[in-house]
Amino acid sequence: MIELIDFGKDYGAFTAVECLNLKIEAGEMFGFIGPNGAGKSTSIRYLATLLKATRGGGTVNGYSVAKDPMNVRHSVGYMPDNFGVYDGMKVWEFLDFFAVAYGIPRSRRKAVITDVLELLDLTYKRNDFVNGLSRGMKQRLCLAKTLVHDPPVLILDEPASGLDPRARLEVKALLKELRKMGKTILISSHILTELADCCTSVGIIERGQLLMHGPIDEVYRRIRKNRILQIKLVDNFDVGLSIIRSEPSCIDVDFEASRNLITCELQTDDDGVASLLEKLLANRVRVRSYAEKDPTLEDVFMMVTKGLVT
Ligand SMILES: Nc1ncnc2c1ncn2[C@@H]1O[C@H](COP(=O)(O)OP(=O)(O)OP(=O)(O)O)[C@@H](O)[C@H]1O
Repeated sequence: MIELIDFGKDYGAFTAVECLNLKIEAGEMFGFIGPNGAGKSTSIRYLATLLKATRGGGTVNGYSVAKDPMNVRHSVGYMPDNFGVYDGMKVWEFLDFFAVAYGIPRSRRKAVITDVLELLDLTYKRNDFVNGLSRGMKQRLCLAKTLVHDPPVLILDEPASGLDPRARLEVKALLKELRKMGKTILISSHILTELADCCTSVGIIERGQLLMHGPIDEVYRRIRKNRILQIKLVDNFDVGLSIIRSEPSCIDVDFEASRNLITCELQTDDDGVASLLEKLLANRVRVRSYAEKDPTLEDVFMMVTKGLVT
């Protein structure tokens, strides 16, 4: 549904995106993850037909972004990272404006607006001025406007940024709903945990290069050789820490004195994890709890960008 082939973008002498290859199948929710300045918005703006590629290109819904931009625009609902609303416009007028722009006939516009307002839980704000809406409501309104022409693809640039935790959960629930409706969704974020439980696949981008890309289960499988252990000791912390630090497979150790908690990252298998516990006990380090922490997307990102997983 979305494909980038050797896509690259330079701004003058600066290369924002080097050479990006990406394939997103129909019905997927793809999380485009990377720190500030990684090149997410640049790639997204290209797919939304707002930028020209310096190298390579791409397709959306089978249409070439460069050669067939009108069909791409009809296929895509695009939500930019910085969106504006027009002064003196009411909520329904804002949506009507976009419905007209997408060529939806007058006879259908009222029903379309009613439907998207309902879906986004904004019906009660129908006659309010957009400028008087809270940030969360404006964000929902912007998402509503991406849906007026019922596109099969949604490209959303940080749709939950700046929202409070409750509004974020609402956006997530809504995205899941849209996916159930059959939409293919590309969503960018630098807040990784935000995406963990709703994406089917992810791509991790840094400095214009895709470091990892694949179904979320596969990404987790690839990083399984990196184990994160959380160990609580009763006493003998110095001995415990030095045993852990001297493990050849140990990459990182952190000690939180207030909670007596050691968190360590090991590049090992089940045997290695078990033998570390044996070593601690054999050296009279009393262990209160010993648990493996499932990696979060945050951990995945750190491992990938540290070059520990490829
Ligand atoms: N119009 C432009 N002119 C010059 N440089 C630009 C332009 N747009 C983006 N850049 C640069 O390209 C790089 C990638 O920017 P981009 O906005 O694509 O990153 P991003 O991953 O979306 O970041 P963020 O999470 O902060 O939105 C950055 O170094 C940025 O400064």
